[in-house]
Amino acid sequence: MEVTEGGVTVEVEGARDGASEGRADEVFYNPEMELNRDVTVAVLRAYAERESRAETYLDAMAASGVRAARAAAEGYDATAADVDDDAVALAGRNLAPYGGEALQRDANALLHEGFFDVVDVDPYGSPMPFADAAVAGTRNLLCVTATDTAPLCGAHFDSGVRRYDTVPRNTEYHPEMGLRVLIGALVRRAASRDKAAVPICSHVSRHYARTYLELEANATDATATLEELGFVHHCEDCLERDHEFGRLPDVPEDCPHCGSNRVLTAGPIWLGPVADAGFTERVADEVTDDMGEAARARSMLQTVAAELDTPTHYDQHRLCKQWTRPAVGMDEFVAALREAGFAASHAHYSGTAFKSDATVAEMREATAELG
Ligand SMILES: C[S@@+](CC[C@H](N)C(=O)[O-])C[C@H]1O[C@@H](n2cnc3c(N)ncnc32)[C@H](O)[C@@H]1O
Repeated sequence: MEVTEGGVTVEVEGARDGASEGRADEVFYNPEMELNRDVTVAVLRAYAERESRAETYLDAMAASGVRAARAAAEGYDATAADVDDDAVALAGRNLAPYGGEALQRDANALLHEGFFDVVDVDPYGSPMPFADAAVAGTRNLLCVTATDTAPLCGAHFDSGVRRYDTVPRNTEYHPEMGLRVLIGALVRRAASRDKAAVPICSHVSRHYARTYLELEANATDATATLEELGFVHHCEDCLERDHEFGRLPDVPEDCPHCGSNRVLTAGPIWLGPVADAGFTERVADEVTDDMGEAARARSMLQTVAAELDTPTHYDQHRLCKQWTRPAVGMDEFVAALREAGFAASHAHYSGTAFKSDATVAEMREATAELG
């Protein structure tokens, strides 16, 4: 069957009501990822203005080639690579009207052979088996999706430790934990090759984390990115959390806020900004109405651009349950925090999540009159 995304028409297999990865003989196409691809196109448009030398684009795991075809339609010199021969044949047909080529290659081999300006790594599950090659073979912008959300956020602790070489913790701020575990691991992998990787746009959903890392081949800058890594200490009783930058954690024995001994430490994870606000606003401006998920993409990107950099978020419903008081509207809650003098913002991955520099005790007091 044919599908049209953002003005690009491609042939796909079995995309009736969800991902086609359920059938082993079908080339993967996931209509649920259209938002992810719409954002990719908007990022590619904004990035072409930021870095005029960026011309070549590789989807290193292309499947149907839809993402590469959309990049080609934007004027990028696009390559769709995949190990699967059916995928390569389909991607070749899909790319033909827009230019670009399809290659049957293993991503790790291809990326160790030469450079592409922009590289997309969009595997099943974790991108880490491809991270080293991706860092080696990317000149400017590395776009990465991870769908293994359980290991990333510490719900599958051992596989999270193995894959991401860190200690992920299963907290109520899953999306933030997962994204920061992913970015932290990629930044360290880039630094091992004397490359600085800086996230310029990122977003998370229940099913995946996605980040866009700008790479710079400079050992001093690479060391500087490592300064943005550190640890989060989380109290399971009073829900307070603290973070510290650095290479070794100063793990508190008891919670400094309530004295509980149920304190979890996560890290090293990325504690710096997950997006460049100005760039992300430009990405939001590049979303066009011919995109199937235009409204969601714009609204999500605007929220990302305005989001605080704090490495954890809170869920208002979870806090209100703890405080035995009814939850209120998020705008009202965030406004009350700001009126009390704290920084506060919405979070893009959940309607009940917010970010603030206030402690839990300060939030409780600042919002006591609501509801
Ligand atoms: C999630 S799909 C890619 C979806 C595609 N990027 C899109 O936007 O629709 C993952 C693809 O990775 C391919 N793949 C798995 N291992 C690979 C490898 N080592 N090198 C290249 N492709 C690989 C699979 O054949 C599959 O088509």
